[in-house]
Amino acid sequence: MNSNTVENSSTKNIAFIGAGNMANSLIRGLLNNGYDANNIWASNTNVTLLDHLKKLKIHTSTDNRLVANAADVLVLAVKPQILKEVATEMADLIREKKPLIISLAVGINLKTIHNYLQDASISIIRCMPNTPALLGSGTTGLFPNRHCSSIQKDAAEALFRSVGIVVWCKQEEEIDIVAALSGSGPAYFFLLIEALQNAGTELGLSKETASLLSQKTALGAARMAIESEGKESIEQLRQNVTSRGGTTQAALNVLEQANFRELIKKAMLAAKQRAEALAEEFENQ
Ligand SMILES: NC(=O)C1=CN([C@@H]2O[C@H](COP(=O)(O)OP(=O)(O)OC[C@H]3O[C@@H](n4cnc5c(N)ncnc54)[C@H](O)[C@@H]3O)[C@@H](O)[C@H]2O)C=CC1
Ligand SMILES: O=C(O)[C@@H]1CCC=N1
Repeated sequence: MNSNTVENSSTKNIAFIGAGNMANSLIRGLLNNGYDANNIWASNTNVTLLDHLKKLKIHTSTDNRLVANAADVLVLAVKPQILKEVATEMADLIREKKPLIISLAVGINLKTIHNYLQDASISIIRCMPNTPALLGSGTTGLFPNRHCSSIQKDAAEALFRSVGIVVWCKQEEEIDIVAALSGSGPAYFFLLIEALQNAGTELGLSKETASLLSQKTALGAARMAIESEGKESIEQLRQNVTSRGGTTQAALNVLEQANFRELIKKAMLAAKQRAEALAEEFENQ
């Protein structure tokens, strides 16, 4: 694998508990980057999902403990509500073998995972990816506990780099902000695309045309934002579209008067507060 250290002998075998959307994109990302299928394991209660993964020549099983037993890096990729059950089921094995634990679960903090495993000395990295990882265009925020070695941190970074970009959080609380921004973020953009599409259709375009124009406009704007980095600010890009007294200004006036920016901030705050509420709920469970 070109992103080097993930194949260090102490982090070679990567096992996924729960083989849904996120695990699938990570497994495909690893394979696309030349990672050896023989070092990847996945378990799921759903056999049909495992059958798809079998075709990729990785090891699959419905037995979480069997898969966990092979792991140097153990990715917990089940929904937060199931994490306690899954972690408890494997806790003795994890205490014995001490793999690096990678948790994708939103709203479950390090303290709670330590409680599930009944061991405060296990290396754990909390990760907040997003679904564009499926296309290799993901973003992931990572936060390690103090037991993680640099080899383990490099392995986690290489894993998520195989499906996009990675940022390290300085404090655990930042993971909730990453969840509110980029974890949930694709849904905000999908909503905007949906709204543009529907409005375009209602104003008289065909559904196909409105759909094509809204998708390509989102892609074009995102590419311009990325490719202008360091040359032109986002504000400048916006101003370049906005002729004085023109159509864009008329539209933006409506959005600004409706407090669009404040609305986005309120939405993100709601997501962050939900993560915090979940954390409290799981901590007291
Ligand atoms: N979908 C998203 O946009 C994001 C998800 N996450 C986190 O990633 C984690 C996984 O999410 P997804 O992949 O979207 O969920 P998913 O529902 O697609 O995958 C979870 C899989 O776990 C399996 N499963 C259920 N019980 C199990 C058990 N006892 N043992 C083994 N497997 C079991 C299910 O069959 C399912 O295929 C969640 O904790 C979520 O919070 C984090 C960031 C973004
Ligand atoms: O909505 C959720 O709970 C998950 C975490 C971030 C994106 N999806």
